[in-house]
Amino acid sequence: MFCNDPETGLKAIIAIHNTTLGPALGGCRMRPYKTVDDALEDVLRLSKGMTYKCAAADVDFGGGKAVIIGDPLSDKSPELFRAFGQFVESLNGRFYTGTDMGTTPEDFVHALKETNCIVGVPEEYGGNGDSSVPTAKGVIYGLEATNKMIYGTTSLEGRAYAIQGLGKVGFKVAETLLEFGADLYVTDINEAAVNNLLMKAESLNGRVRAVEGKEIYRTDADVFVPCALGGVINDETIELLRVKAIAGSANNQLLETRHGDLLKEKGILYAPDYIVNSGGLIQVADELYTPNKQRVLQKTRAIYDTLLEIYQQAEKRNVSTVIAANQFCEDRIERRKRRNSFFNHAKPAKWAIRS
Ligand SMILES: NC(=O)C1=CN([C@@H]2O[C@H](COP(=O)(O)OP(=O)(O)OC[C@H]3O[C@@H](n4cnc5c(N)ncnc54)[C@H](O)[C@@H]3O)[C@@H](O)[C@H]2O)C=CC1
Ligand SMILES: O=C(O)CCC(=O)C(=O)O
Repeated sequence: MFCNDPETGLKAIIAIHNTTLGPALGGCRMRPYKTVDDALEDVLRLSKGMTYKCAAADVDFGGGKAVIIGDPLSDKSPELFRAFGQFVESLNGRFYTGTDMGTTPEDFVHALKETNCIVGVPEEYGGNGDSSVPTAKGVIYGLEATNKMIYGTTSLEGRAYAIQGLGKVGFKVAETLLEFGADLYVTDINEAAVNNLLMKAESLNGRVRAVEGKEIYRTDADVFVPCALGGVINDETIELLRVKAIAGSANNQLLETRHGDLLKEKGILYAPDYIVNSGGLIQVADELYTPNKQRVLQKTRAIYDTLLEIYQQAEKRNVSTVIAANQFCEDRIERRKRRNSFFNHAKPAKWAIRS
């Protein structure tokens, strides 16, 4: 759905990819896309990723996502987010949304005035709070599973991690890694974010080296942790990477599925993004029922087991971890499709979705 509101300057696209598992759920990204086609391509790819993420995390939602075309630093206003909320409301419960790159829980407090189909809102507004908190936790579980697979131990200490993007998720991941005694290489186009982390590192006695742009692909780190844009794993960067593994929060890290095979050939273990970064989804899905922090934590911890299972399946079948993960999710969706045609869900589930 293309959303245009000249009065507030809102230009947005909402994409619903698949609703086999339930109503579509996915965050809303704000970026100054150069063209509408760029925005369309991004939202379509992201919404497909959400279908797989929901299946992997075993939540009863389908894949959807939204993008707002605009600069998050200069184009935001309460009215713009209210207008966006009205478009979401017009979908009548088919699509639930919240934060992503470039948006914050506070932005969606405005949208919440127009629709109940908003998630990831602050606790004082009845939500579970910032979804980047469990996302970052999930990345840490993903890194532990990855280390277990490579080194036989979950320990994060004493290894080096190259983090791209120090935003809501990347910064929290960096802080936790420093607390665990890891070494970091970091980069962000936002200088303030890098400086904040350097200050944090000083207070924790941690070792952080800031690098610029493409240098992040060339470090001697053990693991590359992409926490900014998608498409960063491509022909050019695979040539540069010297890490043993890739595990981070960015959505759609691989430019194409075949890049999963290239990583396998090069001996780089790839943690499928939609498994590693599903902590936020788990929390916002939970928010739509009766929120329960213990349940969120438990399901986020399961990222460790799911990822190890995918690594093992990929090894057994001699396929890339992406192929193994996609198959795992497609099987789940297929199984549900068969049940859907049998039951028509005349009654809401016991833990009914917020109206
Ligand atoms: N927030 C969440 O809970 C979730 C986020 N993700 C994904 O994780 C990634 C990060 O999300 P957030 O931290 O929420 O976004 P954010 O907008 O808070 O942070 C992104 C950071 O990346 C930086 N950045 C942008 N382009 C860059 C580049 N070329 N090189 C280096 N840094 C660059 C930005 O300056 C910013 O500091 C995105 O791909 C998002 O889709 C996935 C699942 C959930
Ligand atoms: O984090 C959210 O608000 C929803 C989940 C999502 O959009 C994502 O995992 O990419």
